[in-house]
Amino acid sequence: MASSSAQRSSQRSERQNHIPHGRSAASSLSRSVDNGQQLLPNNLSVRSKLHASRPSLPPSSRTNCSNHDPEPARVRVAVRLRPRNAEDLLSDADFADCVEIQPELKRLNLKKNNWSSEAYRFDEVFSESASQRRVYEVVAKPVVESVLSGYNGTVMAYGQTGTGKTYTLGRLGKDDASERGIMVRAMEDIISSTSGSDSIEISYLQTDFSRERSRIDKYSLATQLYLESIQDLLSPEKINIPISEEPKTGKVTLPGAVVVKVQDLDHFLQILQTGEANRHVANTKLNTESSRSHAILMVSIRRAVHEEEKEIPFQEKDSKGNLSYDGGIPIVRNSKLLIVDLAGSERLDKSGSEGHSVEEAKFINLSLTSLGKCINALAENSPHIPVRDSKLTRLLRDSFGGYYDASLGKKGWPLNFKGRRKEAMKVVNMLKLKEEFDYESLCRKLENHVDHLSAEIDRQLKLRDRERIEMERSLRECHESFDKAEKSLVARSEFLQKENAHLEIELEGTLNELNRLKDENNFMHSEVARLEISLKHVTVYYTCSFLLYYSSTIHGRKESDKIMVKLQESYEVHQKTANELDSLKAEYNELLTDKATLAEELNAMRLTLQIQEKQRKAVEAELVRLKKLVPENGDDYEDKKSHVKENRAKPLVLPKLNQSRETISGQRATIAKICEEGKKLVLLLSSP
Ligand SMILES: Nc1ncnc2c1ncn2[C@@H]1O[C@H](COP(=O)(O)OP(=O)(O)OP(=O)(O)O)[C@@H](O)[C@H]1O
Repeated sequence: MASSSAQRSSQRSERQNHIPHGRSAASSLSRSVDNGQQLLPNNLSVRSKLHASRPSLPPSSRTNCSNHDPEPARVRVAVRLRPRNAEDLLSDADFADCVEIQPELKRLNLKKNNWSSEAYRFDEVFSESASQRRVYEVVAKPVVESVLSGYNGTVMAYGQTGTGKTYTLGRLGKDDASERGIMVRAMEDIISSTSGSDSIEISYLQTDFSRERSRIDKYSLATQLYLESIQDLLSPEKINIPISEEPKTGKVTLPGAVVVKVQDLDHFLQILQTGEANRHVANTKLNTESSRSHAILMVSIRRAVHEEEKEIPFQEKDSKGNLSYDGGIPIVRNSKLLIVDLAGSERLDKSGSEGHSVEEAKFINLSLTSLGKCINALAENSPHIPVRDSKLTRLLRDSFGGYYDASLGKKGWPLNFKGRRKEAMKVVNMLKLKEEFDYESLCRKLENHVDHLSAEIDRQLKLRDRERIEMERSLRECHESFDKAEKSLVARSEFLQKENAHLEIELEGTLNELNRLKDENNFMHSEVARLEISLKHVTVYYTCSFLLYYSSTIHGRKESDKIMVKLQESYEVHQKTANELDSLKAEYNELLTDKATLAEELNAMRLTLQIQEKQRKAVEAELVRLKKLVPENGDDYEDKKSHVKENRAKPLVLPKLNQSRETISGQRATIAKICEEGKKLVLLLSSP
């Protein structure tokens, strides 16, 4: 592969050195000796090729291939000498007697006699040892490359019968790949250089000179030329296939011919084999092994132009005349490769000896002459190219380059190969790039794009619907959770209100109880004060009584007993009062215990209230958070919140217990004092 590309580049540079503005060549060689006998015929191949450095196309030309600037390309000519075959060996024919080739000088010398010869230069000279691969790479590969680049190209083999035209072009090489001819190798390269989206179509045809033979005598020569018919080698029953030319583009097509889309190389080999077999059958019918027709393999390539292949981006002028870029429209290149295996160019006397009818040989030669005339006209830069003189030249019309007025050359086209070689080498074809918009593919691309966009819109709509449903669902959930939170808050608030009312009631009860205890305390105080006064009175009374008793001891014991009874009664009263005082004390202590219990309960209640307050605040905070999520229905909550706050703000009134405590201890001291006094009094009274 590396060597092949290196070879290609060396070929390119060589071409550029030879022909600065274009590259194409024709090769032709027939061999004759002075006595007029054709001894060792060689072949001819003619091909056209674009220049490696193509000029940029004008923007407007992209819309119509006929507007392309054509490129100059010279016809290149190569000659190949075949090895001697068994027949040659049998007749002891030796090429060296009449021809000497100098491949390194690209020169061939035709020996006129022992001492004089004529030298001819070719674009390439192949010796008998040249391989099929080398012949392909030098002669045909550049043409195939240019065809793949979008230009039409032709490879023709010209020579007498048996010179190896078919061997060079059409050899299948099924058993030995190294023997593959130009057709197979070209297709190999085309297939490997195209992708699945490109299309390769082939037609295989031959120009048949035999069918109208009976009419040859009846018509003039010119009319006879028109009788040359085109037969389809892939469908031999199709004869007289018309040639159609598009007036605008000059594109030549054969609407009636079978066109096969090539899938792979094996498929192509099958097609070629079928074609070759049909050609052989046609020849056998004419009782000859040699080809009496031009075989034409027409390969049409439709290839999408990739971005990197575009020499300039597609440009259009806007309203202000500025160039704007639009890379959206796909461009395809339509190109055509013609590989033509020309009929044997033998002379009449020779052909007659080989079984050809004189008329048929004439006819074949006239067809070749017609081809020669066209090349001649191209070489002479003639305004008129006589392509209509034969079907072959009509078929080749769009492969002559399409610009008939741009050829160079001076001489005519004699029937012998010398002049043809010279003229062919002077022919400069103006090649046109067959590039056009692929509107079908653009349409398909746009349809695909529309489909894609529609699918994307559907997808987006579905996505939006899903998002909307999801949002509605989450909003619903939010509302539900808000309602739930609101309800639970209201319930909680109601519960707290009730609890508050209950606690208020309990608080009121406790306060009442405290007030009652206070009253009782006050009552106890007044009772103690009263008892103290009464005790004082009793004390005074007993003192007086004692004094009286003491005074009356003298007066009587009876009186003393009375006093004793009274004293006893007083003592009992005192005892009773003391008992009452004790029970009051016990009651007071109970009250104190109750008070402490109530205070504890009160504290517990406060604690509960604080906890509930905290919970309520947490609920409020949750409510505020939920309200932020769902801003509606906030007022209701605020009202409830303020109401709870108001209720909660009422201060608790606690009794002043310290004061009572002091009073009670004072009372205790007083009672103890009274008891002390009472005991002293009793001891005093009971003492003798
Ligand atoms: N380069 C070559 N090496 C080996 N054999 C060759 C070569 N060229 C031609 N031959 C042999 O010469 C014989 C004639 O070749 P071929 O049939 O290709 O000639 P042709 O010019 O096509 O003849 P025709 O015009 O009658 O069809 C064949 O047997 C072929 O194998």
